[in-house]
Amino acid sequence: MSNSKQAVPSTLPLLRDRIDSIDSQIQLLINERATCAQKVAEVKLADQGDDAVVFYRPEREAQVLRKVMERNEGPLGNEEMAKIFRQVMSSCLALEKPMRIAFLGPEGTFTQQAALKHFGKSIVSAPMAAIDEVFREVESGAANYGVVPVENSTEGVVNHTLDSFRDSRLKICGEVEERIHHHLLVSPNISAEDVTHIYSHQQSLAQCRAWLDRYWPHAERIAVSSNAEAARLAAEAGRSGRAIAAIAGEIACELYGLLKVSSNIEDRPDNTTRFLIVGNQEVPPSGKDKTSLLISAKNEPGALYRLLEAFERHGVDMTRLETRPSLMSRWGYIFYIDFVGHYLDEGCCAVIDELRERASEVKVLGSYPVAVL
Ligand SMILES: C=C(O[C@@H]1C=C(C(=O)O)C=C[C@H]1O)C(=O)O
Repeated sequence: MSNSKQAVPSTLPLLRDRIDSIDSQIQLLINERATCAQKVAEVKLADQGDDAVVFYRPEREAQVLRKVMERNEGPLGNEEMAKIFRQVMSSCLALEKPMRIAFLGPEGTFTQQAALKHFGKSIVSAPMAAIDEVFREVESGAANYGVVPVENSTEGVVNHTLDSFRDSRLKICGEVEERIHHHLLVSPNISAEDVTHIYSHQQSLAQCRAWLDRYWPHAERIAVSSNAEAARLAAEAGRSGRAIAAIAGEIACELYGLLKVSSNIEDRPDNTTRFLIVGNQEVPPSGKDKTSLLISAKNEPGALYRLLEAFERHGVDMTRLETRPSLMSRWGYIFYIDFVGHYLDEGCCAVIDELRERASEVKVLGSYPVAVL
């Protein structure tokens, strides 16, 4: 084993020898870890049987990453170290069973970026044209899990995602937050000075409005179906010598071989989107969880108050309340509520039992680990 107490060599050759020695130890340990993961897969199969086996365990992965961050002593930062272990776990899980993950596409979207952040890069990611198609792909078993956007810190909730839970039996198995960094991108053989049109999704054009007004006031802004589509169009135009630019993220930049003219051009530096992981499994407690509910309130005075009062009385911290039309009656509404804790926790269980008495419908959409990365 490497002895970190040894005197650190001072010459480049000796330092590289030390790095080679450490790398060989790391490689042995990673393969030892992977062998353990393969044994875990055998135990899971023996315990659960071929048809019911669940290899991916969100609660355990969250616990592993939290431990990594808690014991980290640097110089690498906690998040950087967790990302390394994220990929190690992704590779180990792929040895147990390769995961097919459906996401809101096309290739290159922030949702794909979020899927790779949450599951690591050893997955098969499948782009879907719409959010309801992601749900259907998972419900049919064609994908193991799905990743969909649920809210953005600038634009608010994604209604299509909330509405998809009305009739779906899928459970929320996790969440991931992605800082949304927009970049101005052009094809490598295009000069930025020649750009006359800038393409992007309407939301992204809105999130970069002040920057565009200041630095690119004369460029015409063209809204397209997604940032990834904008990047594809910019790459395609570049091949025919047409000077258009795209506003898109890192993954689209890499995917379509574009160059960054300007980075992080979003007007709000804290611009963040939260994504949900949906699947066919209920997730056991991880020690730091949240729960999402869909509730239909009775159409009577004080109904919503009585629902919310139960949280306060049981000391359960409600973190989100969204309203959507129920579609059952003209002015009927359903409520989406997030709260801190797992539905199996004593206080949370008591609240849910009371809600079931006070509401016309209570659907537990899932309890899942609070986002780690
Ligand atoms: C090894 C396991 O299987 C998977 C891989 C994990 C890992 O590499 O740490 C953790 C959880 C599972 O998604 C396990 O369930 O412990």
